[in-house]
Amino acid sequence: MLLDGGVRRGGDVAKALALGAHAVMIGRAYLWGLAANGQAGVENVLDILRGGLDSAVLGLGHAAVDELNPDDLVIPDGFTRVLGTG
Ligand SMILES: Cc1cc2nc3c(=O)[nH]c(=O)nc-3n(C[C@H](O)[C@H](O)[C@H](O)COP(=O)(O)O)c2cc1C
Repeated sequence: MLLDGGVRRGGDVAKALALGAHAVMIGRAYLWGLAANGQAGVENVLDILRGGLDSAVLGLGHAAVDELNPDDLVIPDGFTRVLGTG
């Protein structure tokens, strides 16, 4: 299962993985890096996303990304968690 759309920071990646996504896709984030500084800009964006993901994983008390799980998230009242399949 992939999540696409609205991934702007590493915490967004962490939330998607905690909800069961196998991976996320990015569109605008890498394009902004590309426009700003070519390949190095794209690599910088990926480094920033990875750093934010690592911080989220460690901040939640996990040792690795695959330990993220739905209990890491607070789902506000009125919101329903919808998980796809496949
Ligand atoms: C400039 C640009 C071109 C895109 N071209 C395509 C495309 O050809 N086919 C497609 O399925 N999605 C395309 N998308 C959509 C992205 O794959 C992605 O679904 C969308 O940008 C949402 O992710 P984001 O919030 O990370 O930008 C494009 C997005 C952008 C910004």
